Amino acid sequence: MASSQPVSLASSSHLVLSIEEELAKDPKITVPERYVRVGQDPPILETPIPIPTIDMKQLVSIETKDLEKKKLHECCKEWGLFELVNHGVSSSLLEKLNDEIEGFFKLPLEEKTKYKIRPGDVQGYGTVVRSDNQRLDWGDRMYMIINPLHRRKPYLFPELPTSLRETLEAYLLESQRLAMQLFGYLGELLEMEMGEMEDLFEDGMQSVRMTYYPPCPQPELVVGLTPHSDAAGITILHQVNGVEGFQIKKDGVWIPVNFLPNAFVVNIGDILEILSNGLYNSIEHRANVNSEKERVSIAMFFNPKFEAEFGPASSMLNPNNPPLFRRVGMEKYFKDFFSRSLNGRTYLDYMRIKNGEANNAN
Ligand SMILES: O=C(O)CCC(=O)C(=O)O
Ligand SMILES: [Fe+2]
Repeated sequence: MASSQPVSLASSSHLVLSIEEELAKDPKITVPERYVRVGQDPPILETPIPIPTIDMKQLVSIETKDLEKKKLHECCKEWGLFELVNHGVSSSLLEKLNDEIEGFFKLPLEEKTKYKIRPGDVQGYGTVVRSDNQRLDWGDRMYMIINPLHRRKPYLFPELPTSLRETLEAYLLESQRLAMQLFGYLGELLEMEMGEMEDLFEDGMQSVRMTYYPPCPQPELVVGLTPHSDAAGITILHQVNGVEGFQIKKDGVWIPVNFLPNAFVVNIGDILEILSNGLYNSIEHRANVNSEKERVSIAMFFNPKFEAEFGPASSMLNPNNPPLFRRVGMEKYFKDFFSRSLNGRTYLDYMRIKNGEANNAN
């Protein structure tokens, strides 16, 4: 049975609600010290290189599906992300979603404060700060678990403005449909037992992060979202207002990703890397900001059900390919994840079986 214990954090943590609030403290300061990052980023590739595209229509069509599935497999191994086109989510729903999310971030701060992260939790509006010297991201966020329904915090999703809630609910169903289709193909590609992947993710833990990146007077000094890989199975990322800023790290270089019109970016997360025993790549990414335009995004994270335990799939293991990662229950996986700060791919490393450690992944 799923327990509804909240994920608890170090008691020394505190909350920063919004950049608006930070700047209001001292309007003379353009970028408060706590947001400044210097000298830690590898170079950015000057010319963006195209990101592989997966076409949902081709994945389902009898004539093209084999070729498209092969391409999907290669994308997950080589890149750990792809742009998904012809996904079937209507442009009218996406336009409504865009308006509603932008409307949410434009609400007065007192309104958004109703959703602020409560002590010991990670869900809600704002950023949990775990130490005094932690560098902050130039972005305001709202993070919530939205599936299964009994895990929704009563003061978050159910209390959102009605039209935002209804639109998110519709988008949730559409993105679930897409994610389950993709999990089906990925299970086949990893030669998992029939239905094994679907069973793991059916009615799984789904969460959403909406982020508002305000324009920054000195964008080169800050980062919108710290480099990280997603802890999820897959993430469906939608860029709400068409302003670019999403970047991935490939072969040690940051590559800007230009979203194709009407495309989602799908990230392979740590759980898929674990299930595939390292064959798939959970891509490291970050968000940058600019001085003129605000940027808004919504990321839907798809995870196994809370009751599930997972580790490298047995189809990926043999005497020459021993398990690289530990088996773990979802509840513990997330508790451990949220007790740490986002930091590159360090959580995946934490899940790695170390030399000499007992191998319990079978
Ligand atoms: O805003 C973006 O483009 C990236 C969002 C993201 O990576 C996340 O929410 O985990
Ligand atoms: Fe992410």
